[in-house]
Amino acid sequence: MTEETLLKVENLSKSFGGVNAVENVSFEVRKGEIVAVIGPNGAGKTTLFNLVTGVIPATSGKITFKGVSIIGKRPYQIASLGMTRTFQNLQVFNNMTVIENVMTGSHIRLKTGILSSGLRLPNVYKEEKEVMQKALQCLEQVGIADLAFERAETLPYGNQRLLEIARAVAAEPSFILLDEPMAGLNPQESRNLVNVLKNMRKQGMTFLFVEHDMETVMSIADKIVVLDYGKKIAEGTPEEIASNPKVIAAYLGEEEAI
Ligand SMILES: Nc1ncnc2c1ncn2[C@@H]1O[C@H](COP(=O)(O)OP(=O)(O)OP(=O)(O)O)[C@@H](O)[C@H]1O
Repeated sequence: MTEETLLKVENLSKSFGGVNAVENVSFEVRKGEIVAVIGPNGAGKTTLFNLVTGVIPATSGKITFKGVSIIGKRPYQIASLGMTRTFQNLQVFNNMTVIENVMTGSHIRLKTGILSSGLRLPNVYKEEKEVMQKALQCLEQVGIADLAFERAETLPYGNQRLLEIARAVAAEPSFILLDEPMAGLNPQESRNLVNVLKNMRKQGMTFLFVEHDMETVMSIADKIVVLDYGKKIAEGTPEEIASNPKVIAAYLGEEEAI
């Protein structure tokens, strides 16, 4: 693992009226790391994700990605720097095939114009082929290339989640944010996804993820950031977090032990 910092969050705050959803939070994600954000309900995890991806503006603080300040940037500008995300609820285009879904995530913009597309000139085929091959590689990465030409809606839930990740990969990001990737998956699907993410990390991908499933968090995270009432109450390895009295108290407060 390199020591290169990819994401740096410094004294980040966001308030909604009187509610401090995120308060003075700082942490770093280094290249090749899998960092988990955990915390009881309402702790500020989703708000933190929305701040980092530019969906909502911060009240104060700094966010730097690859050494560039992304405060005030629009989501598409941040995405163009190599950051992509998946959402808590599946966002799959049901009527498209699996591969078509992935192709929509491709950063390769078709250069051929309307006229040449209409006439089906050779360049159009070449570009389409390129995008398709790239999409197939992304599906291979998550292990569902054999389902490329199935309609997306026919896939079981766990495979639809993998499809979303393949589509995120199609944008060729260096950093992927996953919002509760294990939600709705059965234990076998969860284990499979853990392996997929570990393999992607081996190939150099960096992840920040929000997750309630502690077994997953403990088995995959290099580092865990714990939020409670908007504040960071702990940061450390899974072992450090599991034995941290503040963390245990925060979770016991909502009658949910980790
Ligand atoms: N748009 C908003 N307007 C007002 N308050 C908000 C808004 N978004 C979030 N909040 C408040 O900010 C706090 C943090 O919410 P957030 O959704 O970020 O928590 P969370 O950790 O993601 O929770 P969960 O685990 O339940 O998804 C909560 O008190 C919530 O009610």
